Amino acid sequence: MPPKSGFQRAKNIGYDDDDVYDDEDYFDEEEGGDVAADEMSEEDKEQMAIGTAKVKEALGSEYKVKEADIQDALWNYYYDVGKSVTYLKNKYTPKTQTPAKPKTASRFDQAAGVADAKAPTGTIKAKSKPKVVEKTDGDKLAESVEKLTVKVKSKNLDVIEEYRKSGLKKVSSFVVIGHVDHGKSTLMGRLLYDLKVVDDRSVDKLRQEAETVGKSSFALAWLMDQTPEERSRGVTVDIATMPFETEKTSFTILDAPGHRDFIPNMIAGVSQADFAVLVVDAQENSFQSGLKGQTKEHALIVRSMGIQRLIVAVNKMDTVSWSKERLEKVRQATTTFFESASFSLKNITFVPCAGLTGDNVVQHVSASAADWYTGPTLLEALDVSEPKKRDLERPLRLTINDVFRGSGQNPLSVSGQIEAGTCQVGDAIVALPSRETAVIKGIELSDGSPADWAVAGQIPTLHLVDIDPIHLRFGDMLISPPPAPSVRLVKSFTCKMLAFEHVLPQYVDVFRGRQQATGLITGLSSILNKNTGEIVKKKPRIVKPGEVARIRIELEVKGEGGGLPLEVGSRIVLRDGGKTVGAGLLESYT
Ligand SMILES: Nc1nc2c(ncn2[C@@H]2O[C@H](COP(=O)(O)OP(=O)(O)OP(=O)(O)O)[C@@H](O)[C@H]2O)c(=O)[nH]1
Repeated sequence: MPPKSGFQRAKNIGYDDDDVYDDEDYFDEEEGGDVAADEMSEEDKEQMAIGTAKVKEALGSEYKVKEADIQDALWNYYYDVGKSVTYLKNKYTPKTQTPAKPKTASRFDQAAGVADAKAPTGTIKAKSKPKVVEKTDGDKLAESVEKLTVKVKSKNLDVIEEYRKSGLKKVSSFVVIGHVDHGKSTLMGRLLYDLKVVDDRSVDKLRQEAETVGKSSFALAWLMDQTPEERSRGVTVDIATMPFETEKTSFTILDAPGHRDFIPNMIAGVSQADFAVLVVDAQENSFQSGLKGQTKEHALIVRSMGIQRLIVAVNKMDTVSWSKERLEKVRQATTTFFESASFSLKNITFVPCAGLTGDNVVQHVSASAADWYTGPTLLEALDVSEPKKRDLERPLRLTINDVFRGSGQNPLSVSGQIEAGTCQVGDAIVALPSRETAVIKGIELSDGSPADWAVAGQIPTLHLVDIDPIHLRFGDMLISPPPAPSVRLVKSFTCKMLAFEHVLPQYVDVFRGRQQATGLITGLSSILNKNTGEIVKKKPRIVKPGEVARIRIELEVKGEGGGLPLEVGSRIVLRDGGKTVGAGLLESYT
């Protein structure tokens, strides 16, 4: 900190081939030159002033945070108020028990510091020339990798072997889904609180803050909903991630927004998850509105994105006096639907609980009205849920969930889940869709600890060098460079789609995680048998809700480098006018 003139925000920047950047600006920080605030652009100054006020408001009087730290955080997170608040709260809140290894240095510098220390012969040559890469030519991309001017010493580890030897705990991510207000954030807040991932003091503070604004029942939810917008509206807007550990597993919670306006964010969460916790309100009226609303839509999305394991947390059981009949009614009302959505009932566990009181979340329920219940707590059900099979042998596939700039040694960092493959410090990577190359200078795991390598399933932060931030946005992919097989930017494809609504040849928004493009369904080839995949009808005029169809989609893309990075087997979601119309699996592309 503070900001440098000419250094652009990475998020939400449209980029094209003509984008140029000043590599001197980019590498100045390597040489230790902090630039004074009066060198900030007018736009930066304005954003900083607005952001500082918002962060102060969100932190309230309880947190005595220095203004310089607020501005550092805003700068690092590209003026993202929510992330800055989360970071500062974590930094300024003493924890009774960290969920994992304690941090010893700043989140931004630690990993690279270790990488540097462990790689004494590493040379970081500042001032690289911008790389000009032919956008479609794999050979040129390989050449570009060879010419990377920033060299980071690689230990050339056999990462898969290292992983096997490491005895690391199982790594598992789950997405928390369900209709708005059914209690997802409260339930996760309770889980973290009872696992002592957060301490009494922090929760007391949140209680006081929540009471001040007349929302006392939201105190636990605020552990997950951290932005002012989320708190004032009382709804989750973006995916909140939070790590915690049990004896067997390192978990990451992906708390998804329940509101229909934020379904694209929810899709991004699902694409990173191994399994899902579907939260349903046990109360009849709320339960019924959920069935008409996002309870079914969310369950369909997770299933069609490949998730098989579902924990149905039947929440707010305190409001129905822990009635066994109520649980059975919820079970009956949802089971037929789950079967029709191709869930296998053996993969579904119903867990009655109350996030607000904590009953049957971490501790078994104490109310005598619940004597009839002998099943698992939510935590026990989580612990027996197996993560998806990881494909470590494949080339790297990582979807960027966050881009932020660090200070000093780490000018630019990204985080996201490794979907396949492995990476290590010193590896070259290719960013898609920009097709720009970069080098991994440091790796930080989700618990904040530095590492030499990371593997599929983990959600690391990678500190990158030799790339300009304008080439990295959330939703983009990082992949292994040639000769590893690349990921094509696909413009037209055939997919097997489960329809949620009536589907005709029509325009749709196509989502791959956070990436989105407008597409036209140009052909309905056939209706398929859901179980066998056999064609039951050729060239239908319409696909009805619940039917599985093979359809063809042309994306509307501008220019050469356009398209979505898709592979055979990629999961996509189709939306139209704020509704999810279908979701499916890519079968082939041209
Ligand atoms: N009685 C009771 N109320 C609960 C329980 N869990 C949550 N609530 C209340 O339900 C309301 C909504 O809770 P949230 O956790 O914000 O719900 P959500 O599903 O995360 O909502 P979105 O983030 O908007 O999708 C709050 O007032 C909570 O206090 C529970 O177990 N029992």
